Amino acid sequence: MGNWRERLWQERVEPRIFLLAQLRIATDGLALGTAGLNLVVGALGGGFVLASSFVVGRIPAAMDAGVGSPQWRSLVTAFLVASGVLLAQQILTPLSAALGQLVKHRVDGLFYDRLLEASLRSTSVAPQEDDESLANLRLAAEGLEKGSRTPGDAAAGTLALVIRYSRLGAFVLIIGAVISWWAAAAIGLVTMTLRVGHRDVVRTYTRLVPVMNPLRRESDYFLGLGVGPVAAKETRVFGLTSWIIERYRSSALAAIRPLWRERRRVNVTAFLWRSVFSLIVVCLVVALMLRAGAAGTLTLTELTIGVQATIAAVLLGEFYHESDTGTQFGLIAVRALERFRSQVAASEAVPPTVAGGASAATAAPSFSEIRFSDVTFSYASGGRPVLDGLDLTLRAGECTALVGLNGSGKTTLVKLLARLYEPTRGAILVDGRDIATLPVDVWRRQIGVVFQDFIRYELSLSDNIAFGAIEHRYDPGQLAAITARAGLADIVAGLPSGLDTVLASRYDGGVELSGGQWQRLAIARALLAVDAGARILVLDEPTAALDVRAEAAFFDEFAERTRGRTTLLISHRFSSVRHADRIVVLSGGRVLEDGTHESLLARDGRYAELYRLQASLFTADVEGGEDDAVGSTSPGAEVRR
Ligand SMILES: Nc1ncnc2c1ncn2[C@@H]1O[C@H](COP(=O)(O)OP(=O)(O)OP(=O)(O)O)[C@@H](O)[C@H]1O
Repeated sequence: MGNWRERLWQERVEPRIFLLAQLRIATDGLALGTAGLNLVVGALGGGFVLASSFVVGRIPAAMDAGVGSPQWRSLVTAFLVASGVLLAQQILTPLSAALGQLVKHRVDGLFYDRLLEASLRSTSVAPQEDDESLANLRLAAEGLEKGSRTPGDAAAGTLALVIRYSRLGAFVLIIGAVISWWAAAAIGLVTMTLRVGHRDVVRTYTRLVPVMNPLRRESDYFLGLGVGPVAAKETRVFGLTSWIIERYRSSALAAIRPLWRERRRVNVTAFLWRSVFSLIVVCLVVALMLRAGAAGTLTLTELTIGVQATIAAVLLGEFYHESDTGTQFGLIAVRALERFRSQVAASEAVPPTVAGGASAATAAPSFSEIRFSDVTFSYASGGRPVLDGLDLTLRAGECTALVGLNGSGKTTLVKLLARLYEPTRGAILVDGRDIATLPVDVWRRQIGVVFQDFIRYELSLSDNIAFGAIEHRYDPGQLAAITARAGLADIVAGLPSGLDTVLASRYDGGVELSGGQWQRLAIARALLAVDAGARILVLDEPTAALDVRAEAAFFDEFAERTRGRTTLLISHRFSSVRHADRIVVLSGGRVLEDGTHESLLARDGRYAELYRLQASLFTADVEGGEDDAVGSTSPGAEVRR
């Protein structure tokens, strides 16, 4: 019983209350006006049944009395009234639909704002990287993109229900007033029984959504692999095409099977008894009316009203295409968004701070050290801590290189430094002050970062760079200087619209850059942030896609440009790392070794082992004559000397 009540509340009452509140916020008086208009449109349906029945009822007398007689004029008057009602209905129905569309767009607009707000405003990226909350975010976003299943459709659909139910109310009142209140109650019951059946079917589909969505995700993924450009190369080279088609087919079938099963069950069991019950009641009511008509208890007009209103009312026990899909599915996105918002709220140890860019930059503190003090961190997905009691001090003005095997936690450390996550235990202290106590935007303005998986924005080249310090306005001359420093000058010169060229070939005049060129662009972005006042430069595998000469040039330039900046360099290329002032080896979530290149080689520990291993690979390559460009940048070259 408790469950039943809870479900009723959760599925039917709560969403509607919520929706009404949204309608008020999003549409001011528009929703109320549309509801009023819909009430009139619905009542006109009842009016037409009455007026047209009067026409039918007056025909025999008019025919007997002939053209021009008072009876004839009475028939003409009834006909004109019926036509007027019909005309009013014809004019007001599209108007109501247009207002419904307006309501839909306003409500959807509100939800788009909320979706972006919820997604972008969290301090941490935990909700975007956690499978469960990400699924909710996706569900909310997908819901907004689906043509007839958006929150706006739920709102417009709710308003459209006013037409249907006011019409039903009018028919029931007419039957009650003209025939009998028992007949009215019986017809009202039949209509609602059929209606509830249709709603149950739709509701069943909604309950299947959580079951079907994960299965659909799989089939969507295979579809994406098959038709998208990302996997085009590998699917052909590895001969995966038939395999993908087969996996798509089987996962799509697995996703749709629960729906077929439920559809059979619901359609057979729910509609069979409802249809039989309705048929019996309607036949009984109509038979009684006909008998009363034959006995003279009902006039022809009353009989016509009764029969017409009965048929019209029962026809309302159907699926409402303009309402039911929207009202049933449109709120899935709303609920998913609410769940995502609570997950964001739960993941936020510190409420997000929204600061103006300029003030954030001016309020930036200077410092002499950043200390990771006993920092422990685990991702929400569980498992052993990625960082486990880490103690590490980054000294201002020094370049610290961070090395370690794959998965040793280097990128995670950067995420904590940028406050994309908060430590599970311990703190990151800047001159003794916990960075968690600083306004997050102020702190982030201190950091210029090239992430390992930096973003390739499908925007102009200048936008791609300017994002490094979006609050500042840079003129094209300054941006051009940055591109030159990042080794992009020749590339920019060759672009059709220079700095304004859009970096995606699917746009008119757009171009596609190579992986290495994109990486230079990400470096340019970070350099801009540094120019704008960031005191910490983080480079997570900044040269992974650069050729060896470009890498060498980058580090020559880099050393010059970052002199006096606090730099954290993550790289698997020991040729890059060895130039750092200090090298830290991370292992098991802690600092394993810490020193200069020379001191770590002398120590002959993990760093020395990895360095020599990489050096021997380069030596083998060079001795095999495969690469004459390794030159002075490779540790192998260093070792050979
Ligand atoms: N969003 C996440 N959710 C759950 N676990 C994660 C997440 N990101 C990383 N991990 C896990 O944390 C561990 C450390 O990952 P991290 O990316 O920090 O390593 P890394 O040292 O930078 O590795 P690489 O050298 O391969 O770049 C890995 O075991 C990884 O699977």
